[in-house]
Amino acid sequence: MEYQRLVVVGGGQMGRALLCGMLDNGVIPESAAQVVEPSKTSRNWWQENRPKVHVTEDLKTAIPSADLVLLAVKPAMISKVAKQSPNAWDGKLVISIAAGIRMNTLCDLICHNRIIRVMPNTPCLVGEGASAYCCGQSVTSEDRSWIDSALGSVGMAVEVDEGQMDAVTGLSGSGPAYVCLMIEGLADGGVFAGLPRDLATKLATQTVLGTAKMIAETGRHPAELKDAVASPGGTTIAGLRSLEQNRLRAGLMDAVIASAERSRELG
Ligand SMILES: NC(=O)C1=CN([C@@H]2O[C@H](COP(=O)(O)OP(=O)(O)OC[C@H]3O[C@@H](n4cnc5c(N)ncnc54)[C@H](O)[C@@H]3O)[C@@H](O)[C@H]2O)C=CC1
Ligand SMILES: O=C(O)[C@@H]1CCC=N1
Repeated sequence: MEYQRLVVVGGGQMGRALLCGMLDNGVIPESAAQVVEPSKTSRNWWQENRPKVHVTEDLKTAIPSADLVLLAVKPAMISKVAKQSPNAWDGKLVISIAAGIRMNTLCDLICHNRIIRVMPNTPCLVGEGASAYCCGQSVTSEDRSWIDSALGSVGMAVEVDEGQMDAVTGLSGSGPAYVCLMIEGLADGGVFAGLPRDLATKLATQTVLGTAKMIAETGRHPAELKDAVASPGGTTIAGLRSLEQNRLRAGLMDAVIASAERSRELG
């Protein structure tokens, strides 16, 4: 389906990652995109980086011109945004990326259920995102294919049941932060062992990138690939022992569960 105009409400981190990815991949032309953004700093970013995208502070005039609206504001702002422009949402596909905000709540706010809830993540910015989405009752098959290809243009996209959205948020939504911490920790270890900081960060980053690619491309189980690195009596098994003593895997599980619980609370 050819949508005429997309309005992104909230041109911050995720609004930028998603819209810029869609523009770069030809999902929509710049002339068909509009951003509603109250922050002057953020509006300046758009004007400097995407001068052809119309940027405004005025939600009330922007929404009527849209065929689809991407809500990319913080969860606490969703209700305010919806109420700021009552009756303006009729006939529009509304996409929300707000963590924890349920389909029922969104339906009550915008008074229809042609809504798609999406949980993307920051690697969308470099075309390597992991997004999950679930659809409200009035979402059409054309809406579904549009969101699938729009999210697919910035990484992988998968449709899930709404009941799985909190778990997705805990895992892939928040996950980039956990991986950044891991890369930071690996680099710190390298620095402690004598490497210069730049080199340690480069090696740590490439190790995570290469390992993720190897798992994705071979389809082999992470445990099998881990075993292939650890020689009997060698260096890796000494490192693995230390990670087990420090509960790395349990710590990662706890992080995902804590984030999923927080997402549940936000709803
Ligand atoms: N940051 C992340 O990794 C992820 C964030 N999300 C969700 O994305 C949403 C946005 O998060 P971020 O981009 O990280 O936040 P952000 O703070 O970078 O962007 C939010 C933007 O909304 C703007 N804004 C505030 N009030 C507004 C209003 N009334 N009308 C229009 N714009 C308004 C702010 O000025 C800001 O630029 C949140 O709901 C979050 O749960 C989802 C997945 C990942
Ligand atoms: O921390 C947050 O609330 C957002 C949602 C998922 C990732 N960042």
